[in-house]
Amino acid sequence: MTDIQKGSLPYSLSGKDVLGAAKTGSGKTLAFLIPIVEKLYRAKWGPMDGIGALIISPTRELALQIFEVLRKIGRYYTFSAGLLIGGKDLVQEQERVARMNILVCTPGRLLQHMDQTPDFTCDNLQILVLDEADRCLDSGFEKALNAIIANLPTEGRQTLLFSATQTKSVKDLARLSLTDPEYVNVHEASESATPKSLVQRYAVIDLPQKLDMLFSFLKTHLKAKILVFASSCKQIRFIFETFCKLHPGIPLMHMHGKQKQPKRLAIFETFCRKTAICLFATDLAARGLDFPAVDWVIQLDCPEDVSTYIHRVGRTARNDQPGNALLFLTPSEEPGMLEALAKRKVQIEKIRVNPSKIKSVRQQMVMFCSKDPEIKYLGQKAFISYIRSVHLQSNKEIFDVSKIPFEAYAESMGLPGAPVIKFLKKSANVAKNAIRQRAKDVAYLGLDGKPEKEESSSDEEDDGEPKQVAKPTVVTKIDKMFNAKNKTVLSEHYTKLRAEDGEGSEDEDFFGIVRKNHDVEDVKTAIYPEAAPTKKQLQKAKQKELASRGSAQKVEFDEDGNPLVHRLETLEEFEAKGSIAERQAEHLSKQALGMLSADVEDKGIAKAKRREKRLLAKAKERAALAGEDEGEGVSSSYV
Ligand SMILES: Nc1ncnc2c1ncn2[C@@H]1O[C@H](COP(=O)(O)OP(=O)(O)OP(=O)(O)O)[C@@H](O)[C@H]1O
Repeated sequence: MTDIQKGSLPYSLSGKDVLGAAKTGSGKTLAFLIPIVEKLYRAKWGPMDGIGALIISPTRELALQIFEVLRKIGRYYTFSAGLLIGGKDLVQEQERVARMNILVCTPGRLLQHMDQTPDFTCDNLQILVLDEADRCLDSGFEKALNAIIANLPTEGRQTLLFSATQTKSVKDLARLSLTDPEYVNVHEASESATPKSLVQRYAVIDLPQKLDMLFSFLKTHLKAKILVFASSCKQIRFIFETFCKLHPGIPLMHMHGKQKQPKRLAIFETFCRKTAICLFATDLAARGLDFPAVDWVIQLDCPEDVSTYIHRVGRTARNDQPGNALLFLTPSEEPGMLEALAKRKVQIEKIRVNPSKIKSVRQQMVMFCSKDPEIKYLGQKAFISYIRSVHLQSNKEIFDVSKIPFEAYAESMGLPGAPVIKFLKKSANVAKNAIRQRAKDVAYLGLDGKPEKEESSSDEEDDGEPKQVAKPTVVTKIDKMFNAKNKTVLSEHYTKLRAEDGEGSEDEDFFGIVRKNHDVEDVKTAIYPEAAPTKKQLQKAKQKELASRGSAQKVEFDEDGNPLVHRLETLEEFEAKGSIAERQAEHLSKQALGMLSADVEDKGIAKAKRREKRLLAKAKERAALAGEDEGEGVSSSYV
């Protein structure tokens, strides 16, 4: 028996309410399943007694996993058990659910049955279990859980709450009407909140380098079983789609809440079976899932809190097996996150990333986005969802949107510039409007009774700044597009890429600093000659050099191999045609317009494809409805 089983079973088997806490992968599932089957067995529970035990889990995958363990241990009992999770046929479940003795369910689906299944009742309930109790009780499930609890008897019911990050909140416990519960925390005195066999490290890395770093990591761990967490479904999809195209040399899968249930389950099962594979997942896979032999848990994005960190890394090093965890932190996240981890006794070591080992995937990302509008669209969505996830985090000491290098991050994803973030604009507008309103109030009070004219709200919406002149102007869609920030994005983007390729300023800075540190004197003489030439002198020297090159020629060959010589313009001839600055600006705006129309075209294609997909899905749905009599079986079985 594991520590939590030894510690909690004496209480739970004697009918007491238990709050069980133990590290991830320490056998909590059996700690609540054993008392269930024992209690019902002792009570000689039969088919006519109805639902005797309810096990509530926050995710479908975890519910399925618990159900499978229940099936294994319940082989010698005669109870009936059912799995109630979303994504299955409700009607078929309704026919059988009233005959079940033990139900493993997600809160939403259970509530649906409580509301919609006429003969569904839990009046005889003996044991209620909340696995991942803190998650079940948090704000995400608050309404559903309150409604469920309202449908359960309080008298004679035993309640068991289990989690690696247990709640002790009096409010939560009061909601569940626990009676004098036993708090069993077997690892409370332990030096670390995570398993001993888990090696935890973190690397500080700028946001735009994360994908390069992840790709380089995968390339060097081709034989490992890896689980990568990111903060949103869209990010997971974008990373999965682009990394598949990059062919890192390890099988890739992805799992998130927007996938259909059968697909999610198939992925879950495949990931369990394989030994060398990488699964990109949202926090859907963070809690409770017992994937066997995961070698690495990578947290690409900082977890929202330490509990999430503990559950994510808990997918490896389970049941005393070895495991590794690597957390990517941006420089602004580092201090706050480290402090929070230290407070919760999480021991983590900093590692330095060797820049020479990082392979850049930026060029490929640009190529994927420019060739495939769907990838670009997905990238833009992923970008926005990442910014939103940071924006919505409550811990502002760790998560600060203003520290995000928007353009550089978008570039790293291959996007032609950072997409416009409406919600940031909105909240900035709210703040600005508040300031403006206050200023207006003050001005109003200070003036001699003349009421000020209201600013039009459409102006505020436009760019968040008050308009200087109230002159009515007609702004066409083309004007708006032309004024949009993205209009020069691609040219900016390529300019930057070119700068990196050539005498890149990054390299110069990098080497400059290193040399300065080693030998300041040398650097001074090398970089700054005694009298630096003036701008005029430099211009003259450049003109002289160009003149000395003579007129340039370009040679091409026709089909018979005869040379065709084209003479290129000299600088004077070129300048004679008009101001270089003006012509440059003209060229740039032409390019920008070209990009804009390409972008509009891309969007049109993406929209058409989405529509086509929707229609296809609808057609499939209709076809499925037509032949429904072959529908899926209810996920229930007799144990
Ligand atoms: N008594 C036991 N002896 C040997 N192995 C056990 C025992 N109890 C549980 N295990 C194994 O330990 C592994 C982890 O168990 P389980 O999934 O219950 O952990 P957990 O504490 O619920 O983890 P988490 O906090 O991540 O949900 C499982 O593979 C399970 O089969």
